[in-house]
Amino acid sequence: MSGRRVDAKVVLLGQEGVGKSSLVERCAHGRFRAGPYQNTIGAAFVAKVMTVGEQTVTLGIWDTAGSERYEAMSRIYYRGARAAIVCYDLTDSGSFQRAKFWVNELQNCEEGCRIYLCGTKSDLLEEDRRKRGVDFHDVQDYADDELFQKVAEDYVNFSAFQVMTEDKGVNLGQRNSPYFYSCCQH
Ligand SMILES: Nc1nc2c(ncn2[C@@H]2O[C@H](COP(=O)(O)OP(=O)(O)OP(=O)(O)O)[C@@H](O)[C@H]2O)c(=O)[nH]1
Repeated sequence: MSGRRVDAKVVLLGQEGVGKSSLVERCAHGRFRAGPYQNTIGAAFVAKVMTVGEQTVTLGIWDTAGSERYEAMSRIYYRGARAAIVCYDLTDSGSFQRAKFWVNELQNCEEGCRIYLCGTKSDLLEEDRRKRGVDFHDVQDYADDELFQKVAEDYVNFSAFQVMTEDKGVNLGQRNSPYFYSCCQH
């Protein structure tokens, strides 16, 4: 059976420096480029073809700038998004507050956009657990979703985008699916 091609807009949101561009880089090019931090200006776009069951889906991924200076611009990029990956740095509690801000925005303005919470920089916790700035249970309570537990066990090799496309709840062919919260650690 031949796959049906569906395009879906996905947006990444979160405080500056949490690792959104790195996440996209990993997803699109399979690499992590350590090096000097270069903040995103405005937004960057990447198209990523993924297989979802028998379908081939082209995700149009908008990687927004996390700096508050670009906040108004980020709103333009989440318009009509089928899914949003809201990132926070597991070592930075302020970034989780910022993630909540974006979740709130999406809930109020983008009905039908499925929301994924993604904790980043888990490798830093592996080095030293005292670096954890965001309590696991706080996030779990906030997200209130069983997927978190499952994903958290495999956070090293886990791809947020893969989980998103495998999630039956995100309807990549149709608008207006209900809200959804899940989380992962990256
Ligand atoms: N240790 C560690 N560092 C990371 C990880 N992801 C990103 N970084 C580093 O964090 C810094 C910021 O990463 P970016 O991906 O540019 O962050 P961003 O969220 O896109 O930032 P803005 O474009 O300003 O919104 C860079 O120096 C990355 O190398 C990670 O998983 N682990």
